[in-house]
Amino acid sequence: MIISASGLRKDFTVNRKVGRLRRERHVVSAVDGVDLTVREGELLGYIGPNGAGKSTTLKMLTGVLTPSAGEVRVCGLEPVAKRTTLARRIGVVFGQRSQLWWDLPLAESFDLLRHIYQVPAADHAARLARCTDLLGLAEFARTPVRQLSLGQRMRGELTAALLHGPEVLFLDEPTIGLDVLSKQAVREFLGELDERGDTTVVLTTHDLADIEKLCKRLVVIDHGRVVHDGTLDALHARYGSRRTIVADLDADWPADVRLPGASVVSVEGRRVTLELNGTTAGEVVAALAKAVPLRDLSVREPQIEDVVARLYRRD
Ligand SMILES: Nc1ncnc2c1ncn2[C@@H]1O[C@H](COP(=O)(O)OP(=O)(O)OP(=O)(O)O)[C@@H](O)[C@H]1O
Repeated sequence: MIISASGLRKDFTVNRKVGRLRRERHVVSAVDGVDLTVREGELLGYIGPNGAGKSTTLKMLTGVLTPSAGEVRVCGLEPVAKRTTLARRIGVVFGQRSQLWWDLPLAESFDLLRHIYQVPAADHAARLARCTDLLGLAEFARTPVRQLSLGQRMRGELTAALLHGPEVLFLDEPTIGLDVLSKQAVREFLGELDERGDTTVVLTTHDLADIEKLCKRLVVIDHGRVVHDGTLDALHARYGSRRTIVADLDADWPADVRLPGASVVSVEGRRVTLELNGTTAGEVVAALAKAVPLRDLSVREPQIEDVVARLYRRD
């Protein structure tokens, strides 16, 4: 396992105002006993509502924050104690913090990083060429970083994080605030990185398309605890996401119809929405067609929006 954490905790002590003058010390358990293992080459989506503890976990995995308790190893190293050694083996993109030089063109930032990490010239050139190609960097490589759009800067940040050939890449909200095209470019790039399988990626995101397109495995955290670890399909199954059929009828819905394996979710005019309870769409459609004349019909797959909304509402 390239990442392993057990019983990982982080408590913050904060002073809260009580009444007008008094302050009380209060402990916030940002991460409350997380167990996590990530295999080499895996792309893991680490998701959860605001304040769930995602960034705090990432900070402990990258050696920025010292855990209050628990064991953690990344690339076999204890992140805080071996922070400098680990920095050569991981790449980090945290939305708020930049590793680029504000006044320098992107290309010069990349060159400086090559010297800092002492990357052999040929390796650097090959990695840079790949990122330039896949992330479309050429058109703004000579532009000072401060003049880049958020989407261009994020593409630069991703490149900067990968130029030293890290084994693990930590990404905290890499698509937040990006325009549609930049989001797509970043997503496709990460998809390609995942396919190559030589970099382990831990990705926190609130973007449902990121989750759906990229994350085969999802770890969901809430109130500092892991509440789900598995595939998106498993998440759908657990939260009872079902396929639905939306049918437009040529007659009013006869209220007494019983369809085995489906239940009526709503009837709006002559449009009826049915939820499938483990039966096939074919069986339900056949029964429906017998009961009432059909004009049009569509089958809707379980939507990630629904399951995540349900999960975040803690249904
Ligand atoms: N330095 C700090 N001092 C005190 N409390 C903190 C500190 N950092 C984080 N917290 C608290 O810890 C909890 C978890 O925060 P964290 O930033 O890890 O959540 P998150 O899942 O990354 O949220 P978001 O999706 O909003 O970025 C929150 O209640 C937050 O207020």
